[in-house]
Amino acid sequence: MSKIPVLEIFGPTIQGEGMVIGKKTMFVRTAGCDYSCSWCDSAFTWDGSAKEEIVQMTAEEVLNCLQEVGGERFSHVTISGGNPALLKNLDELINKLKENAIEVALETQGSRWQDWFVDIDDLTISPKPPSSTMITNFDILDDIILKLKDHHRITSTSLKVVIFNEDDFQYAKNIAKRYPEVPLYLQVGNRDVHGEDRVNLTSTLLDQYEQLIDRVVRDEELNDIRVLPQLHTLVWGNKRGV
Ligand SMILES: C[S@@+](CC[C@H](N)C(=O)[O-])C[C@H]1O[C@@H](n2cnc3c(N)ncnc32)[C@H](O)[C@@H]1O
Ligand SMILES: Nc1nc2[nH]cc(C(=O)O)c2c(=O)[nH]1
Ligand code: SF4
Ligand SMILES: [Mg+2]
Repeated sequence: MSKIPVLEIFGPTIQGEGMVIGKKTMFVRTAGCDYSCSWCDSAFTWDGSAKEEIVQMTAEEVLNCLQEVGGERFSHVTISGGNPALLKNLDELINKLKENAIEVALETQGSRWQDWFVDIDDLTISPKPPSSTMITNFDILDDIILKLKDHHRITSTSLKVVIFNEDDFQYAKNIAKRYPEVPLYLQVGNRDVHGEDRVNLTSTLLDQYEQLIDRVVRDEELNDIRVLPQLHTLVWGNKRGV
């Protein structure tokens, strides 16, 4: 059996972002990313700071750990990272979860395709706007969306763009125009991913949420759109493992 580099297994908690926000779920966080976003809130998955915490696990070991941690209290697992789409062998875990009647969500940035994308129940693709300092390869992203369309998977897919500034907003508008058939979520960017004052952070994020809503409300092109905060950050601040 092949191994998966795992950094965190936690929950049950609620999905704090995007298309299934509020849903009770467990999380599996894989190590490694092909990006290095300037504002990444999970930089420990790729910057080496948590490399001693990475555990190489088989799919069966991940399932056992999920059951140890979550007991009978879950029927949904979200795989995030890092970029879990770097892992070709993740199909073994996805299949094992499905055999156990567990729904699977996955978070990725749309820089790599994997054939197992078509088996994901809630696939979130989060292309990165200019503030991240990453450059989107639109040939790859077009190809991913086309493949999902060809496999009739658009109803299980969403796009999510994190917004920090006006350039990011214009980037999101371009995404909306380019992929009109895919539901688009705008998410408030957290500028202070290391801050420990939850009350202060919450108040700042709610102000930014209001500003983002105002910006969307004023726009005449972005009408079919959803605007969300990171719910888990409002509730628990920058705490890990929630
Ligand atoms: C940590 S990433 C892991 C999955 C994948 N690498 C990706 O970026 O989509 C999970 C989600 O958190 C978002 N995110 C990361 N840092 C953030 C921040 N500072 N504020 C708001 N959202 C953030 C990402 O855009 C992505 O949608
Ligand atoms: N509750 C909760 N919701 C989340 N949605 C996306 C997350 C992520 O880091 O990928 C995340 C996370 O870390 N916690
Ligand atoms: S792609 Fe995701 S995990 Fe990778 S650096 Fe960007 S936000 Fe972080
Ligand atoms: Mg997160």
